Amino acid sequence: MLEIEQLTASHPRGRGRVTVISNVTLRVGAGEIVGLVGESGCGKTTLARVITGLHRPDTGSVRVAGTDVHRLRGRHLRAHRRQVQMVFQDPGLSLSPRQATRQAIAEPLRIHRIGDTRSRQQRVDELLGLVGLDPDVGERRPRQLSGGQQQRVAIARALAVAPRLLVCDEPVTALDVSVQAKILNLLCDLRDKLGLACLFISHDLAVVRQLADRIVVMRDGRVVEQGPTTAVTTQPGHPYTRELLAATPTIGLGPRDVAAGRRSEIAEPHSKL
Ligand SMILES: Nc1ncnc2c1ncn2[C@@H]1O[C@H](COP(=O)(O)OP(=O)(O)OP(=O)(O)O)[C@@H](O)[C@H]1O
Repeated sequence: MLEIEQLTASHPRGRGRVTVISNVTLRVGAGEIVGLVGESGCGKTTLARVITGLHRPDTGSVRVAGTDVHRLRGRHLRAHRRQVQMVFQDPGLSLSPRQATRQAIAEPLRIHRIGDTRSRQQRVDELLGLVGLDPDVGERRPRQLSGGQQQRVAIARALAVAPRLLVCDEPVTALDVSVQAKILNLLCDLRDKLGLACLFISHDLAVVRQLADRIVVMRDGRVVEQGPTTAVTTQPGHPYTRELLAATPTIGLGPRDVAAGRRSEIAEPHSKL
């Protein structure tokens, strides 16, 4: 679903530019969750912006479902943006304080001119159910929702236009640990139900290992290691991965346990969302 080849990207600094992503190659298959992990400033968000078409790379390519994103213009680029949706760290910032949940979820449908008013409302009902929110949440504004509920709304909004790839940039970093587990379980469910491809970006290997099928480790804009989660976390090949693991508490379950349906045991919640 996502194929990144030899990607290099930079930002302006002073009179020149500084390279923040160097020769990154990675893939995310349909129905696969790939965790991208690395410390703050290693280029994770820049990579997410390149994937969504918001930041132009210097060299290399990004293909989504076989289409080279950075060759697209105009309506083709807008259609691409439908296929790739993002979920951000702070749902409080990504949702408008003035919009009730229903309006927030329906907005992308309106912008992309999908359906009429009635079919959009039906779709909103469906999406509320899909992300585990009660119908009455539809009438509330963000400040009347918990952080976990807000992130569920942000996920429903991202799913509204039926994307093929979800890019989640630190989606649980701002949430309590008990709420984090529920959101991670939700993303696993969505992968299973919708066959969604997901690039899950985090600085936290303890979080990533709980849901990713594969892990990509980035340092200073380069991929230093990538492979199946079990291999990367039990037999890390790069000293930096070993450093990250040494700093990681052994919490939660691995992807096999998740696949075996024991999700509710992933540090599941002590508090209701
Ligand atoms: N708009 C920008 N202009 C100039 N430099 C930028 C810009 N955005 C990011 N950078 C720089 O690019 C580098 C990578 O930043 P990026 O946000 O991609 O990393 P990150 O791994 O997502 O970090 P964090 O987890 O802290 O957000 C950093 O050195 C940052 O200062």
